[in-house]
Parts: sequence; C-alpha cells; structure tokens
Amino acid sequence: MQLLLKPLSNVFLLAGLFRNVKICRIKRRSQGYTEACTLIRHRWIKTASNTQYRREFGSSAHEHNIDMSQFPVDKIRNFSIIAHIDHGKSTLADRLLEMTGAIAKTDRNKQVLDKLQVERERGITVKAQTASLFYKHKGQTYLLNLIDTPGHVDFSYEVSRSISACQGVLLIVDANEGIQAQTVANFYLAFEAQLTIIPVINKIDLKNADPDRVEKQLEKMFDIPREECIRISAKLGTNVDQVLEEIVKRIPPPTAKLGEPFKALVFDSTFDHYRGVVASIALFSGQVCKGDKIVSAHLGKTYEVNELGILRPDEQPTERLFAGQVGYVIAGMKEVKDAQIGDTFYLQKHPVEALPGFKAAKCMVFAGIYPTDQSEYPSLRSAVEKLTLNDSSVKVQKDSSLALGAGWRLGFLGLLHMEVFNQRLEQEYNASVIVTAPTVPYKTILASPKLIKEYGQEVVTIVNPTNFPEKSSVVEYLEPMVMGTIISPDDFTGKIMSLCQSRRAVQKNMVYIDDHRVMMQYLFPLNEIVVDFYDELKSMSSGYASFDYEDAGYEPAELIKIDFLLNGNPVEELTTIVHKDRAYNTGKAMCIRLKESIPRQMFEIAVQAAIGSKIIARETIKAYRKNVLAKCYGGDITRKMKLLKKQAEGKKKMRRIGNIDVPKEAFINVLKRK
Ligand SMILES: Nc1nc2c(ncn2[C@@H]2O[C@H](COP(=O)(O)OP(=O)(O)OP(=O)(O)O)[C@@H](O)[C@H]2O)c(=O)[nH]1
Repeated sequence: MQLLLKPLSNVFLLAGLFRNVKICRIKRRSQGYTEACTLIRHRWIKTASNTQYRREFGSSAHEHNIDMSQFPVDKIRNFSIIAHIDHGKSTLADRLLEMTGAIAKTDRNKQVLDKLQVERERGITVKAQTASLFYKHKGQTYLLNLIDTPGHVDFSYEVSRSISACQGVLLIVDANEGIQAQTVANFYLAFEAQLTIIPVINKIDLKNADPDRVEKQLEKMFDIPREECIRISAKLGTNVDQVLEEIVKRIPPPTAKLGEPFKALVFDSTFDHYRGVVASIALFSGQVCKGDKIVSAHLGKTYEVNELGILRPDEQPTERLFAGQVGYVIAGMKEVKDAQIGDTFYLQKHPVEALPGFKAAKCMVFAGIYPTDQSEYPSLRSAVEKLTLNDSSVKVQKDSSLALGAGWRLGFLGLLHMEVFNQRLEQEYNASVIVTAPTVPYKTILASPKLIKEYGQEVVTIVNPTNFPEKSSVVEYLEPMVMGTIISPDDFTGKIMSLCQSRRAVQKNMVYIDDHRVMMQYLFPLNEIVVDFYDELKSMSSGYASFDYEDAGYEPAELIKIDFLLNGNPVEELTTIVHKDRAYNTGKAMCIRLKESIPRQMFEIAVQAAIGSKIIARETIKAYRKNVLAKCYGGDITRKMKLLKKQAEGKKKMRRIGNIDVPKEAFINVLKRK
C-alpha cells in the first residue's frame, strides 16, 4: 500500500514547492486557542522550508483544488468510528490519517482529531470531527470520509448525528476490556440505522489481550460471526491496512443522485471568529459550487457560498462538492442560529423537500450559569452563544435571580458534558462564571388555578429548583427515569446490586455475556445517578464496571425542596429537590460537606438545611483568623504586597454570600456523596 501511495504523495510534494503561502492556511475548527495555533503556524510556515513543512504536516497539506469530479459516487465511502470510551477510536483515526498521507508520521500527531484543549487535557473526544482521506486500492483511488465520534455516554448525541451522514461504522472493542456498556449502546445506534458494521478488535499488542474472548462476546451479544472481526493494534499500526481494505469492500457507497438538484444535510457546525459559521454537510443529491445561492429549509434564509471544500482534517477548499461527499461550506452565515444541525440546504433556484432532521437532544441535567461580575454579562452572553453553536445539544434559557443577577439556565446531556462546557467557557473565552448545583428536569401536574394560569399549562417541567411549586398547589410530582446498563466482572455483582438498591433502582434484567462478565439493567431515578453514581461504581469495581443509560420517561414520586442557609442567608445555588425519604439524610450530609468545603473565616458560620421554615440540619464553622501577613515580621513591604495580592486572587474564585466567601467548586462538590 505504501508503494501505491508514493506516486500520489510525490504529486502533492511537487505541487507544494510551487504553492503560495496562502494555500497553507492551517485553519483549525473551533475557537480562541486554535486561532492562536493558526497564527503561530502561519508565521512558522512563512519562514519554514518545504522540507520542514512536509515533516510537520505531511504531503497532503500541499494539495489544492482537487478535482472532486474524479470521485464518482461508487468510489466514496462515508463511515464513522464508534466505541466505548478509551477503546482507541482517536488512535485508529490517527493511523488511518497517516496511512492515507493526510498527516505525517510523527509523534506529535497523536489524536489529531481531538482538537479542543479540553479534549487533549482530559484525553477524551467531545466533538465529532470529519476527515476526508484518499486511499488507493487495486489501482483505484477512493475517497473515504471518516467521522471520529466521542465515546462517553454524555456525548452520544454526537454519535447519532455522525451516524446519519454515514453508510457504515467501525465498531472498536478493546481486546482486553471486551464489550462495555457504550459498545452495546453504540452497536444498537448503528444497527437501528441499518449501517454496515465492521467489528474491529483493538489493542491486540497488550499483554492481557484476549481477542478470542472478545470475538465470543460479539457473537453472543450481537450475532456477529467471528470471521468478520479484524484484529488490530491501532497504536502499532498492526493490520490497520486491512481495516482500510475492508472499508472499501464492505461499506456500500452512498446512494446519492448526481443528476438531481442539490440537497445537503447539515450534520455539524462550528463558529469561526473571522469567517462566521462553518457548516459540515453531507450531500444527498446534486452539486454545489462557489457563488451558488443556497437556502436553509429550516429558516428559509438565503446565503451565497463563499468557500467550500473537504476536511483533511484541516479545511481544504475545492471548486465543487458533489452528491455522496462530505465537506464544509462557508456562506456568510453570521448568526449562530443560521446553521441548525439537522437542517437541509438546497439551491435557491431548485427548491426541494427537506430531509428528516434529528431528534432533538434530550437534556438530562440543568444548571444555572451566571457571570461572577454582572458587568461581564454581555461578554458571557456572546461566549455562551458561540459555544452553543458548536454544541447544539446544550439548551439555553435566560434566567435571573435576586442573589445572582442575570444569567442562564442551561441544559446538558450529563454532568461531564456540563463540566466540559464550563471548562471551555473559561479556557476559550476567559469567562469567570458561577455554576449552580445541577438538577434534573422534574415535572409537576399543577392543581392551583393561579399557577396553571401563570404557566399557561397544567403539566410543567421544572428545571430551576427555586421555582419548585409547593405540595399544596400540585396534584402530583413526576421524576425522570433512565434505563441503566452495567457491564462488570461477576466478582463485583453483589456490591453493584447493593449500590443500585441504595439509589432506589429496580432490577429489570441480568445476563452473562461470557463466563465471567455480567450485564445488568436497572431502572433508576435520573437524580440518583447524575452526580456521582459512575465514580462510585468505578471505584467499587476497581475500574472494571462500565455504565450507560437511556431515557425511560417519568414516574410519580414524593419530592421535597431543601433550602440551605449560611448565617440565615439562603444559598440559592444549593437549593435541591430530593425524594421525601431522603430529605433528612441529604440535608444533614450536605451541611457536613458544606462545612468541609467552606474555609474558616473570621467569624462563626451557621450552616443550615431547611424545608420551608423548618430547619432539619445544622453545622457550625468555627471562627478563625487567617492573617496572611503573620509570617512577614520585619518590614518587607514588597513581600507583604505579594501575599495580599495572592489572597485577593484566591477571593476571585469565591462567591460571597452575605459576608461569607464560598469556593465556587463547593456548589457541585457538596452534592457528591463520597
Ligand atoms: N497498547 C495499546 N494502546 C492503545 C491502542 N490504541 C489506543 N491505545 C491507547 O488507549 C488510550 C485511549 O485511546 P484513544 O484513541 O484516545 O481512545 P478513544 O476511544 O478515542 O477515547 P475517547 O475519544 O475518549 O472515547 C490511549 O492511551 C491510547 O494510546 C493499541 O492498539 N494498543
């Protein structure tokens, strides 16, 4: 295969020698930090020799104006890589990019598609990315469009979006860990979408790898014949060439109609500070080129195409995009709402029927977000707007509170999703925010005519605990439920069962997936698993158990609102809704954890939990005077100033309630049971 690729790369190399610096605009998708990277790269490229450049980026960056018409639909394969978290999707994507010449083989090219700072720091994929690869097989060049997807349960919405633009998937399973909870969830996503599934057993280089066992599991759970599995090591590159061959052989080309009018699905979009919205599209029919006037079926707005091309994985402009291809389009869309994910684009002169959109992502966790300083509200608003364009699964609703001022109530797919969003706000937009304790969306059936009139309906979803109506004005409270799947070695079955029972879960199913591994399914109240269930499950099973969940509707529940007070001042961020039977224990435990999280201050602090006007728990934080200058005897003024400055910086990370400073992370930490 290397031999086949060589002539292709030579052409690119020659093209590169004559190309203009402008061509090498290495434009990463996404925000702030990536733009900084772009500038640095621009500068570097200008001074670098071609040889250096090639070493850094590989031959593909020199390609330009590829004539996409040389890729008839039957030579196109659109596929996704799906797997449980950490089973090696991004590593395999790196190898595929390297082997097809899209990037150079250097150690620096690790997890190339994980572009966000948070992805690299946390070692997880958050945002699905696209890369077009050119692959030569039996004398023919194929265009393989690869969409890398996240593995964590919170980001499964990204997986289902990616899948809608594909005809096949590589289902990666770790040869040591075997089938895990998200493997099951992802398999069914692809299966229900009727995609071709290529099972790939990864990490066969590991000492404890047992691919035979994994093959048996795949056969038992999904009816996948053993001979269909490909055994690889994405890290070492073993058998990755076979994966490329099988993509071409097994995955069908898209059923695109070139002769029909242009119709494309928007499956992703990002916001670029300089060029506006960059939309990723999958073309179902026709073709589009620069200057074309396209219409968004959802909004009915018309835009002129300024630039289009493919992602390799950096943007590479082309003259046209054809039916069956996946690429990007920039069309002067300035408003973040202009490129809705799931929308259809068509030509103004040839209107067509819109493609079916996506089911809206369902938010499982809600939290209030407020600027630390109200004067920063406008800049935070623009950051939230831009970030939600990149992450359309976040639900945004304006909110305001007496204590915290103007802000938003945001809906997330899970707690990790929420943490990642906040981290991105801070890292990419330099925003300083207060995040309230996360809550799940409860429902109430209202009885009070006054409230029914106020809300305009009888059944209301409550996403802000401070608005939770009193028992006297409702017929019934309802809480969201989820069906949880746990896969674990059977040594931990007993412990896991008691953990689930302690979380008010009801067992629905239990099967052995092989001699030692068991899959259990439980119906959980969402509130019981949202904050710390997964951490506890992991620690009690020494990291071996995996967990995934899906929406299972609502069930009636006896719920109660608990307020928390510091020296009599209510702490709105902590208001919590719990099951009636848990009220006393939760109130007590949260007071204790609050006491541990708030540093002692110069006066005594009473930490109280209350239901209505009744105090149900109390802790006291003793007075303590922290004199940061105590160690500075003598008259070194600069040292004193330094210490005072450090203390002031520490205070920025605090939220002031009355005259009490509370560390911001305390609001989430107090909800964690261990
Ligand atoms: N030994 C070995 N390690 C591997 C192999 N493939 C991936 N890894 C390692 O497994 C870890 C996870 O790999 P990733 O490629 O980030 O996994 P991922 O599935 O993309 O993870 P998420 O995007 O977070 O879901 C990394 O430390 C990789 O170096 C392999 O074939 N052999």
